[in-house]
Amino acid sequence: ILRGSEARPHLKPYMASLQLDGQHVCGGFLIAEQWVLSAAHCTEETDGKLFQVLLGAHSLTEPEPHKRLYQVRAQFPHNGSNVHNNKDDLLLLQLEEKAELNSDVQVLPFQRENRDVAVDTVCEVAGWGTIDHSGKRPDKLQQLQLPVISRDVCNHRTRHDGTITENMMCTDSRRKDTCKGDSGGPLVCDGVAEGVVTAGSRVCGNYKKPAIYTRIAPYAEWIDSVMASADG
Ligand SMILES: CC(C)CC(=O)Nc1cccc(-c2cccc(CN)c2)c1
Repeated sequence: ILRGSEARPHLKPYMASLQLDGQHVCGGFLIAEQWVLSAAHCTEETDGKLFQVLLGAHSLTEPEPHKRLYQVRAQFPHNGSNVHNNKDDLLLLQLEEKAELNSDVQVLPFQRENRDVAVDTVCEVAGWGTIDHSGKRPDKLQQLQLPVISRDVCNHRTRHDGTITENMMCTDSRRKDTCKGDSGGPLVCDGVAEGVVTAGSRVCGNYKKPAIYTRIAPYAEWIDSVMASADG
């Protein structure tokens, strides 16, 4: 998160840190007791290894009352996801066991009605992604409020040039922006998860490259079917 601020500790109890060998790689969020939603492109550099999921955290390093690292039973990248574009960039992670819910660990509802969030709506994004152009990583969760911009503006020739589908949405990226390591986190508008951070053009803080999110509503049925199939 570039030019954000430290989040109020444990006020985003749905936030997850996807880790490999104790290192934060991507964000994610709890959508059910045993399920975390994130971005498929986060598995690009994992060489087939499963993530571990940190829940209940504000600091990545300090001991905290309800902080707990969960093993992952299975990972389900969306079939349409691929390394060449941002399409269907969703990843479902089934935890080895149901997460213990408490004041610091809570599920976040996601939008099921497939209708665009109104332009200029101010939404919130959070993550432990890089906080400056040198790639500095924060220890504590960062947050940012960003206004939704229209798909037409985001698709302008000088912006994302027609690559933003109806399953994606954008927020302004002048100065304040998402960045590496924020992928997979939720874009929360009026208390509901409307989008999942995707890397897009993999540049940060450039107003010519607005932040891109995978809209969740179009994938509600996919999410329900994966959870139903794996839960048995
Ligand atoms: C395995 C993955 C961590 C690889 C990856 O995602 N790299 C990477 C590099 C530079 C910027 C970004 C990035 C993320 C989220 C939002 C944005 C754009 N605002 C950029 C992402």
